[in-house]
Amino acid sequence: MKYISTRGKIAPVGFKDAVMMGLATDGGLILPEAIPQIDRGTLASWSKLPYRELAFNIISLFATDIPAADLKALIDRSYGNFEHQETTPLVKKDGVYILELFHGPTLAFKDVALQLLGNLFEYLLKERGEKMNILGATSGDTGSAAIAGVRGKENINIFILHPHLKTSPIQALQMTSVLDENVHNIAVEGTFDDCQNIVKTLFNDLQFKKEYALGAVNSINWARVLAQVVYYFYAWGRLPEQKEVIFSVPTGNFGDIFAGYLAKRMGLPVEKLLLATNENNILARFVQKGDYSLGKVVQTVSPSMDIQLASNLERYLYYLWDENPEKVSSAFTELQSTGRIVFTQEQLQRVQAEFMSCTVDEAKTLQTIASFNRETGYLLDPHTAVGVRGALECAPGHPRVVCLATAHPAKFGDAVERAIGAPPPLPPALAALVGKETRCELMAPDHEKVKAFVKAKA
Ligand SMILES: Cc1ncc(COP(=O)(O)O)c(C=O)c1O
Ligand SMILES: N[C@@H](CCOP(=O)(O)O)C(=O)O
Repeated sequence: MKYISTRGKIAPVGFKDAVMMGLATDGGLILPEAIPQIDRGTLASWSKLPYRELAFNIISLFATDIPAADLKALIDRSYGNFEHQETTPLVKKDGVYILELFHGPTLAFKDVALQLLGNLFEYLLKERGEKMNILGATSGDTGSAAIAGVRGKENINIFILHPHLKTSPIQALQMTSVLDENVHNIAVEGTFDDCQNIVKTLFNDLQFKKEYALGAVNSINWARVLAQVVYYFYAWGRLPEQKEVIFSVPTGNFGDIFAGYLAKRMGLPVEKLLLATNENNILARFVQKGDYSLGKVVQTVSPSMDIQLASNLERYLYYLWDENPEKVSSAFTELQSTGRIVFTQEQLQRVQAEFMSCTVDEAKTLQTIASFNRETGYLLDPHTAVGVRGALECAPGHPRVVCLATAHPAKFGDAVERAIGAPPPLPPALAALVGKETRCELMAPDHEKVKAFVKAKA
């Protein structure tokens, strides 16, 4: 399997090089040259496989330059760190299915991909005898999951940018209480979009990228998306009936839902992907009206989705525009100068054939946490609540709606307390963080400052 860029200006590379490249060197995002097709018979034979076996079957279709035994070992090591035997169990509550993606070390869905990516980096750096400086942006969850994924690994420094005071307090603690010498947290006086912009700017500085061997942990890295494809197949296989399904996905950077789109393109029977957003609803407007115009990031009770410029939309647009890299390049140039991308009616119809969308504001999010808890005894985190509310509003009574539960409620104690009148109990891993010493650099949203910091610490 070879990989290309959405902007069309890199020579095809293998999986290992794609992982190391992160952002493509032409500024685009990496995609496989062709999407493998899974026939109905194979799907059926995969439907009851344990998570790790399924992960191997799927990932090996894409990671064709890693020997099977090595890939198996990497997958086993990655999911051995999950506290639930099933890795991502599916439970049924109040007529919807909840796919629990928060049983990894940092209690968010990011662990599913970042445990694997951390191990992949370690494996590839050892093979190449190289070192790496990871540079990542987070609105709260990627950062701690990435740090947990590479902690204690040789030859890796990690620099994580988060928006100052805009994550939940526990999310900030999960990152800044890690005092290992190779872990560097930077609190940026700005939004997640500022953080992501700095990271992309520095990745596009090819000399700096090469000299400092920058590695990407955000979903700009192809391996992130790939690892997330697995749980869509897993959830489908765990349903009582293997028929068409709707996935409801709380969405910010469009990485998770893009993994669902890929699963659908591979042959998984997905009726629709339900894109649920908070008040930062640029993607919902895109799906509903073809209105993709940037607004200002607003702070919400689901802070990890406080994003306007969703980086993975570029991957989807590449397919929407019939794999035309020139069109992608010109649209993103247009976006930079005008703040919007314009779609035709025909393109909008194609978008709506695959996606539906829903905006869930703060009041509805808190009300959903409260009512779901009252009716089922199950506690949703605010991001998951956005997806569940979307499912209840957009697909009422549908027999197979799977809502992705992207984080543990205890990570967002304030919001949960506002919803149900009491904070959720802290699991031991989070309780242990309270009162711990922290380390973090406060910085203006200036890529030159971040660059200087990386140079000084690398
Ligand atoms: C808890 C949680 N839910 C949902 C999302 C949105 O996922 P994505 O950015 O892949 O759209 C995020 C951030 O990525 C998150 O941390
Ligand atoms: N919500 C994310 C934002 C970064 O998204 P990514 O999937 O591109 O890493 C977070 O929690 O950091």
